[in-house]
Amino acid sequence: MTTVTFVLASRSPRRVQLLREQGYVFDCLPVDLPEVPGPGEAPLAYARRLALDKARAAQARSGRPALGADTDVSIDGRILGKPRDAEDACAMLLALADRSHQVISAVALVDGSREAVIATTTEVEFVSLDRAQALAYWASGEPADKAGAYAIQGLGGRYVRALRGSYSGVVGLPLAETAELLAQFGIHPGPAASV
Ligand SMILES: Cc1cn([C@H]2C[C@H](O)[C@@H](COP(=O)(O)OP(=O)(O)OP(=O)(O)O)O2)c(=O)[nH]c1=O
Repeated sequence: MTTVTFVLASRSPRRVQLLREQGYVFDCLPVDLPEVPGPGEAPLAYARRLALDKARAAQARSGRPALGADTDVSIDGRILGKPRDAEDACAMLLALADRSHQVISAVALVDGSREAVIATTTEVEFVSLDRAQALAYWASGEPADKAGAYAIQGLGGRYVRALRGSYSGVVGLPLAETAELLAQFGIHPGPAASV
């Protein structure tokens, strides 16, 4: 069987690692797009749009099948992307404290004129947190490039009391759904990792 390869339209080390661990063979082609929600744009529609725009841009530049993804935190219909600074991160973490929010991850695959997008929504419940804890967490450097200002796979894992949905989706790439999407386009892991 010939292995079809693709480009990953991402500079996220988490996405690269998750896909490599699954045995996929791909090249990275990060694209920089403005990540700003349109007026009244719902969190799910926003994540799907960005994933598709990232994949389209990488496909146009490479001429190869391209995978793009976007992860956002949503609380009360509000979209929390990456924090701008310490105050922004603190405000996000305090908004998440002691209640549940949703993490939306959208993944798009574009191959010529063929396009498909999937998305997962994962419910995450946080423990309570105070401002001093939020600021100390910010000082660790971990929240800076993470949607919602936390990383479930890192120090931020201690804030997660419960989760319902896709753990890998929270980290940035829902593995089961992404594998299904890639398979629809004839893309499978390398032979050594096909399980
Ligand atoms: C909630 C959460 C998010 N994140 C990360 C996943 C994404 O990398 C990031 C959200 O930003 P994204 O804009 O989705 O992705 P990115 O800018 O890191 O990478 P690219 O656009 O080049 O693909 O937050 C975690 O790593 N852990 C978490 O628990």
